[in-house]
Amino acid sequence: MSSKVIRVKEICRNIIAVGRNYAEHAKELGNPVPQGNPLIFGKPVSSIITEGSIEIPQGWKELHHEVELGVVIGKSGKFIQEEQAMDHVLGYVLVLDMTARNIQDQLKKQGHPWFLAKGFDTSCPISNFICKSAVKDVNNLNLQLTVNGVLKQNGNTQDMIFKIPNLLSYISKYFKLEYGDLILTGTPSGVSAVKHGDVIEAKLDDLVQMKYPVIEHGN
Ligand SMILES: O=C([O-])CC(=O)C(=O)O
Ligand SMILES: [Mg+2]
Repeated sequence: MSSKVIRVKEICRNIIAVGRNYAEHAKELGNPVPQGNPLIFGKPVSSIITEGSIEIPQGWKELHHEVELGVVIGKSGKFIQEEQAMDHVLGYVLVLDMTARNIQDQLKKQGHPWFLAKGFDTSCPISNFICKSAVKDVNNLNLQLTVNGVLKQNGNTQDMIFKIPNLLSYISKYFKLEYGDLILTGTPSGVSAVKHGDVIEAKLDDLVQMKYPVIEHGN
């Protein structure tokens, strides 16, 4: 195993996120579970932070945490076959897909993209990189998130509707995956709103943990 430190924020050139990949989360927001193909959307690379605070844009209400497993691509590929998909994985990060839920709801009603609600600065906090070889079974990883010490999300990657090989195969039909690209695999249930002064802590099994305070601009 290489001891080289991978800094995902420095190598990432594209973030592709999967939505409603856990049935319980789709249900808790009253959304249908995707049928056939995964639901995908983008977040800009500029939304990644590796330290500091999550900043709520002034006046925004209902900023939700979504803890997710992030897959970091190691080998480029287009039309990746499911059987080969894991060869394209370099490793993982724990990710928060921070989402301004009320803004997303408005955009949804108008038939507009979710970009603003999910792509603003600091909306993609990530953990340190975890090498693929450090993970025994990626389909059995516990995802936990607390706000001010209170457990809010407690899920497991075994409940993903579309598993990683399926996601990489589908996404790479349309987006050539390159070294450093980051795939967000969707959040389990338990999402809730955070406010100025809250502290979010999240962990992925016993592999990695992270802590991000939340501040609101203007406070
Ligand atoms: O906004 C949503 O609920 C979709 C999403 O990102 C997820 O399921 O992780
Ligand atoms: Mg999400």
